[in-house]
Amino acid sequence: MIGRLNHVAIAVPDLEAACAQYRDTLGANVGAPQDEPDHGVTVVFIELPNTKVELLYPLGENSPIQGFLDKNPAGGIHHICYEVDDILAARDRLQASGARVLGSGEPKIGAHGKPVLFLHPKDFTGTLVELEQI
Ligand SMILES: C[C@@H](C(=O)O)C(=O)SCCNC(=O)CCNC(=O)[C@H](O)C(C)(C)COP(=O)(O)OP(=O)(O)OC[C@H]1O[C@@H](n2cnc3c(N)ncnc32)[C@H](O)[C@@H]1OP(=O)(O)O
Ligand SMILES: [Co+2]
Repeated sequence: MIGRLNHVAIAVPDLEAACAQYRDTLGANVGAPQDEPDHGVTVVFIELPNTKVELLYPLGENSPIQGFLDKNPAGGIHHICYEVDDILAARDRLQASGARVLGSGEPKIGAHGKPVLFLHPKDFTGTLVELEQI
């Protein structure tokens, strides 16, 4: 059911510093910060030849990454995003297997303009999983 790895997301306490490190120290192709108010984050995409890295920084009062950064003040890997062909079919199959789909259960439009859903980290070996319909 899951396809390609779309991105690995890293929550960071200092977005400018993280961008500078990826751009100047690691020599990566770092995009511009993009506010995603529906998701409570500012994102920066880093294009790699085979996938992307998504830097995440909290946006607004109730950011879903604030608790993670409180527990991991230096930042850390926050989620992994897999591509699926049919996100509603994927959701129904996962819910039938007992996995918890986060939020309302309805896909939201993600940072690439495509529908996304999140699955509870406790149901996937401690890893928050994002699904993106491609
Ligand atoms: C724009 C977009 C895109 O790519 O298009 C994005 O990615 S937006 C990316 C941001 N959006 C999201 O993350 C949306 C989905 N996330 C959420 O709904 C939330 O962040 C939750 C995953 C439910 C976590 O909620 P909350 O921070 O309130 O934590 P909590 O204290 O209830 O956490 C319950 C347990 O899960 C653990 N936990 C929390 N976040 C975790 C993470 N990212 N990875 C692994 N474990 C995690 C906590 O340590 C805790 O474990 P213990 O009980 O053992 O201590
Ligand atoms: Co993401």
